Amino acid sequence: MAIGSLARRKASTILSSRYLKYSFSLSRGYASGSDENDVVVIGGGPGGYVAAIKAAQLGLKTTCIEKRGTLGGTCLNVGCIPSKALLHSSHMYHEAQHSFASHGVKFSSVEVDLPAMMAQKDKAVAGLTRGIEGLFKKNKVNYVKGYGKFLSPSEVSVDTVEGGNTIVKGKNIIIATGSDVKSLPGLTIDEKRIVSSTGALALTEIPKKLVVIGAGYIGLEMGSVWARLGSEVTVVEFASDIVPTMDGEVRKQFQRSLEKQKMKFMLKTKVVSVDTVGDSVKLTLEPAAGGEQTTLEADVVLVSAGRVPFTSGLGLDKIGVETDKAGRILVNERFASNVPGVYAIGDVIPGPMLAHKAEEDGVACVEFIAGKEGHVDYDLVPGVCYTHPEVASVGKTEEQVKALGVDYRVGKFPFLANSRAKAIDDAEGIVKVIAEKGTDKILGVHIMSSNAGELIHEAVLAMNYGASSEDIARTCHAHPTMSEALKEAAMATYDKPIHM
Ligand SMILES: Cc1cc2nc3c(=O)[nH]c(=O)nc-3n(C[C@H](O)[C@H](O)[C@H](O)COP(=O)(O)OP(=O)(O)OC[C@H]3O[C@@H](n4cnc5c(N)ncnc54)[C@H](O)[C@@H]3O)c2cc1C
Ligand SMILES: NC(=O)c1ccc[n+]([C@@H]2O[C@H](COP(=O)([O-])OP(=O)(O)OC[C@H]3O[C@@H](n4cnc5c(N)ncnc54)[C@H](O)[C@@H]3O)[C@@H](O)[C@H]2O)c1
Repeated sequence: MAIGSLARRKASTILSSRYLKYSFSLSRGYASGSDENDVVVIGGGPGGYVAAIKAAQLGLKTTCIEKRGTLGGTCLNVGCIPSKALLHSSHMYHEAQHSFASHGVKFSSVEVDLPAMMAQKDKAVAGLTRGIEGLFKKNKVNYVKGYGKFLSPSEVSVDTVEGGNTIVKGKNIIIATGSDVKSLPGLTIDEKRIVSSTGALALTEIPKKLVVIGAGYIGLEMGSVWARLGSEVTVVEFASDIVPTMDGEVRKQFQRSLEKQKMKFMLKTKVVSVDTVGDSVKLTLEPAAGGEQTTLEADVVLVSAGRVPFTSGLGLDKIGVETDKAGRILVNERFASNVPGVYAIGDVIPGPMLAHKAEEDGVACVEFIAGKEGHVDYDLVPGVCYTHPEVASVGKTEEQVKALGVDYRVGKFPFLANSRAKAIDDAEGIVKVIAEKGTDKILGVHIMSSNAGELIHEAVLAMNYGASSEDIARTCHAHPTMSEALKEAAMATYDKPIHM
């Protein structure tokens, strides 16, 4: 099947399962000339900048408004990119300390140069954010640096970073203002002792004791960074499990692996209060179900209990854009809000808060505006936790399949039986494939391994084309590769694996 036809098929079928709130709202068409834009995008994150570039590529006159002074949004400036830079640097330090000797590479000593590590992270961020400015120029996207607020559904007033004000007009306006950290009642984030992910990406000293509130993606990734660099890390989680959305069997192995890396977990535990006392922070905790209170001391507390949509100062009330109780902008299958000509994408609408999902939203949204078909299948958005090992997944967990009452089979393959993983002595982890029993159609794939975030895409592609586990198993995989573990797990789903 040609790619175009897959997109059309998906546009007509899968999108109908999204957050349908409004029936069709047609875009206002194209700008005829002068200073009016076809598309104005508020927010220059992965949703906004990608939408702006795609719109310009489709021949639409486009302006992107961004308040932070650099493009790339949360992801490039204070999210995905700096966190992955620190995860990589801290992993190298950890490997040098714990693994190099067994590979015959010896040092007399190894030490952390934190300012150099932070400088490497900042260099990566600066290069990438400047790169997007270059892409804007190349694609002729007009870039306005400043804070945008609606004057009307087709006019945005921008307080520019230079201190002036300008009005930007557009036939279609896309809100891509992203999300912000969710604070907790009675707690003030000072980004020094009580930090959000932004502060945790820029600590100037390695904390002796770090307490992380929330065992989600941010808590585990940033907890891993500082644990590798020497902090004693305790993660306090309200739910009974870490990353509650993960497949249960994989999550158990993942938690054991993090515990081996000396991260401590206090599950089913609620933070009652957090108080700064001199140079340290005191946390009062209580079992989630209620009971006796305990205390915990920390040098730094990371608040990573989720993120909330960011629409502050945008003037949504003024133009009547409807939001849900969580503050997320409600859109239809074309990303149109209830106000004609006003759209929303990315973290500010319901759905997974992920950069790649925001990008897909952005492309599909402008394709719809340009009168084409777009498609985003939220059921097939992969998720990756970039710890070591990484955990990546796509589709349904075993718990979800069970709850749906579907008859299913599970095929598993451990990396301990994978030749490449053994050759490089990095064999922790597993591949788990879940397929429908009657049809063998793959319903979910869950991978824990050092490079799970790369391996998962074979499964994402397969599932986008409705593949069976046998389709993957009968596809020739190069040897020796870690991808062969997915082939073997697929074999184990409908038949028997060879190497186990
Ligand atoms: C520490 C951390 C690590 C992460 N790691 C990953 C990861 O590895 N992979 C992944 O997929 N996701 C990751 N995420 C999530 C990812 O960053 C978000 O899902 C993604 O950035 C959302 O993109 P967006 O374009 O919707 O919003 P954002 O990236 O938040 O961008 C919105 C932009 O709009 C601007 N803005 C807001 N209001 C206005 C206004 N009124 N006028 C002008 N500009 C405005 C903001 O300044 C911001 O730059 C991470 C997040 C964090 C915090
Ligand atoms: N690798 C990635 O893709 C990546 C990395 C970082 C962030 N992100 C995105 O950023 C968003 C925010 O990440 P996050 O880790 O802050 O949120 P999250 O939703 O992933 O996890 C928050 C965790 O905090 C727990 N929690 C909530 N309130 C609590 C409380 N009062 N006490 C103790 N625990 C509490 C929740 O049960 C949950 O497990 C996520 O939606 C995620 O998709 C993605």
